[in-house]
This record gives sequence, C-alpha cells and structure tokens, in this order.
Amino acid sequence: MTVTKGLEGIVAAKSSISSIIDGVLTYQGINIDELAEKATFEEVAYLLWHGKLPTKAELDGLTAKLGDYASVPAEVIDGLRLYPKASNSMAALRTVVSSLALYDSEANDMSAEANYRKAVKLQAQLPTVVAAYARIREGKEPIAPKKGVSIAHNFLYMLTGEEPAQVAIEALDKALVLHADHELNASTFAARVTVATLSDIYSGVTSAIGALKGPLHGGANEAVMVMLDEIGSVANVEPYIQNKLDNKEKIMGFGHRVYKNGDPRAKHLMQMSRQLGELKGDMTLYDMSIKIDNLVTSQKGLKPNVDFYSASCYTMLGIPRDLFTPIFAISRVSGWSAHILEQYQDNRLIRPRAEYVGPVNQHYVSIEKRV
Ligand SMILES: CC(=O)SCCNC(=O)CCNC(=O)[C@H](O)C(C)(C)COP(=O)(O)OP(=O)(O)OC[C@H]1O[C@@H](n2cnc3c(N)ncnc32)[C@H](O)[C@@H]1OP(=O)(O)O
Ligand SMILES: O=C([O-])CC(=O)C(=O)O
Repeated sequence: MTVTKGLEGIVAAKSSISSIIDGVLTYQGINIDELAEKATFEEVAYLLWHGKLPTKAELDGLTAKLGDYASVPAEVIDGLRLYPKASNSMAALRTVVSSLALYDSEANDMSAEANYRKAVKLQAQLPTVVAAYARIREGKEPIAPKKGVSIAHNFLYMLTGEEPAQVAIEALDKALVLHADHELNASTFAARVTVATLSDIYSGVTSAIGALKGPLHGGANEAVMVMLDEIGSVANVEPYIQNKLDNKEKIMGFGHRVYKNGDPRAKHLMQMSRQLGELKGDMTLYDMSIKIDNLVTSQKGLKPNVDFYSASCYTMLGIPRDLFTPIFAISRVSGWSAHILEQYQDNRLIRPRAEYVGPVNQHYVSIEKRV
C-alpha cells in the first residue's frame, strides 16, 4: 500500500465546476480575474449550479427565489437565542444549518428538483442566519431580509440595520465572487464524502462548515485578523513576524496546498484592501499587510492566499473578525451545493483505505489481569 498523507496530489473526482490549471483558477472555464471584475455573486452562483451564465430573465428569476427563501423559520431564530452568547460563530453556523433541515419538509427528498431548491434555499438562508446570530449575541433583534437586493447588500443591511454604502456592497460582492468555489478543497471534499453515502444536502453542508472552520482552511481569515490586531502597528511587523519565523510558527494566510506561485485571488483582495484604506483615510491595516507579505515572501518564499488580504478588507468594511469565516461559508455554500449536485449525478461511495500500523496478534485480557 502506498500512503499519500493528506491525499496530496491525488485526483479523487472528475468535476466540471471549477479548475486550477497552472495556477489559474476558473469557474466553468471563465478566469476568476474576469469574474472578479465583471460578475455579480448571484451570476456566479447560477454559473456554478447550471454550468452557464444566466440570461437576464434567469438572473431575475434566481434573485426572486433567493428573496423568497431568505427568511428563516421563527423556531430556528428562537434556537439561536438559546445558544451561549460566547459561542464560536462557525460552531453556531454549523449547528443552525443542521437544524434548518428539521424545518424543511423536503429535506430528505432526493429528487433533482428538490435538491436544487435546497441549494438555493441554503444560499438564501445562510446570510440571514449569520446576520441574525451576530445581532442576537449582542442583545439586538434580528432584522428581516429584504427582497430584490443582492446577497451582499442584504447581508450588510441585516447585520447593521442600515442601508449599506454602494462601495461596501460592491467590495463584499467581489469577495463573495472570489470565494465561491475552489475545486476539491477540504470543505468541498467533506461535503462530497458526506453526500456520496446518499445523505442529504443539509448533512453535506453541515460537514463542509465543520471542515471550513479549521485554521488551516477558512478559519485562517479570522486568524490573520487576530495576528494583525496583535501586531498593532507597522513598526511592530518586523519583530513580530521575525519572531514567529525564528520559532518555526506558521504565518496565517500564507501558503497553499495547490498554489506554489501565489493564489490568483489574493491580488484582487490586496487591491480592495488598498482601496478601502484610501477611502477610510487610514492605510494602517493595508500597510501592515503589505509589510508582512514582503517579509514572508522574501524569507520563506510563501505567498499570501485568499485568506490574507480578506481579513483587512472585512475589518475595513466594519465586520467583526469572528464573522469572517461565516462570510466565507456564505459564499462557498454556492460551490459546496454545486459539488453536491454534481456528486449525486454520478455517485460512487467515497471510501478509501488505510494502511494499518497498529499492533498485531494481540489477545483479549480479562479486566482483572490488565495493568
Ligand atoms: C482558503 C484556504 O483554505 S487557503 C489556506 C488557509 N490556511 C492558512 O493560511 C494557514 C497557514 N498555511 C498553512 O498551514 C499551509 O500553507 C497550508 C495548510 C495552507 C498548506 O499546507 P501543506 O500543503 O500541507 O503545506 P506544508 O504545511 O507541507 O508546507 C510546506 C512547508 O512550508 C511551511 N509553511 C507552509 N505554510 C506556512 C505558513 N503559513 N507559515 C510558515 N510556514 C509555512 C511548512 O511548515 C513546511 O515547511 P517544512 O517543509 O520546513 O516542514
Ligand atoms: O483549495 C484549497 O485547498 C483551499 C482554498 O484555497 C479554498 O478553499 O479556497
């Protein structure tokens, strides 16, 4: 048996949703650079689910459905009120997504139509539950979603209760486009493993949220902000990072299993971080980030991944740092659900093997003889 630790380099599925070829990321063959500049997140979600960009009528239809499905059952919101206020926001999201299945009469209907509807429902409901939980834990009432506005707009509105600035809507929308899908990343793989047993889409997305939470995956964006807060000033970047490198500690937001010459999404977020800093008239976070980037790149040869500059962007948009990974989930649920639908279409149980390295030829010892 040959063991490939971490399944590095193993091709475990055929997929026509997104590709990483020679460091270039595409969704359905369209370069992410083009989508980041031109597409809205709703267009991207449609693209991932249907394999083509929507016509105006199709996009209007999807936007209407997202609006119709965005409300969350009152029982689910009441459940959020019972969670301890200090709960980890990804743990809360994982729990609430699992509970949404209990209130969906077609949760276990495995027809293609019902599964697609559930994908759209989950996409519509995740922003509502993230915003509702963020408000409830601050002792505020959740705000009902609006109809006819984008997910980025609705999320910022439900979070703050105020009409968001156009620049904030556009920045968040672009971040959602950039995070929507990424081939067979850990959370998508977790989703596919779960539904390959012919379990339901809610189970798949719950598994995916659990995988995304970890700091080696989506949880890194929050960890980057913890680091920026600890560093505190541009002057402190060099001693802080040098100390971490000397102690062989990982710098969050750097490195990638697949990209060795840089993550193509990072430059868009770097640019966004600079623009948001200029608008705010405070370049501290951007300047700190650039200095960290230069140091880590020159000393370790490691480039920033999608999680590095998103941290400063979200902070400059006024978003609390423990909502960064839930925002990743709000975007990635489009990709997770697209992969789940793809898995159902040509399913085979995912069940690899393990090389056994434990003891052999052992015997049962009765409890009184054990030491
Ligand atoms: C959306 C996403 O999920 S993107 C990834 C988000 N995660 C992070 O940013 C966390 C920090 N980064 C990492 O932990 C890793 O780079 C990962 C998990 C992303 C990729 O891991 P792997 O493909 O397993 O790479 P691996 O850990 O083997 O790294 C190779 C070498 O670079 C080092 N390295 C990798 N990333 C970092 C880092 N961020 N800081 C310092 N050193 C690093 C490793 O220690 C290892 O060194 P060694 O060969 O001396 O042992
Ligand atoms: O693909 C990966 O390994 C992790 C990642 O960058 C993502 O999920 O966007």
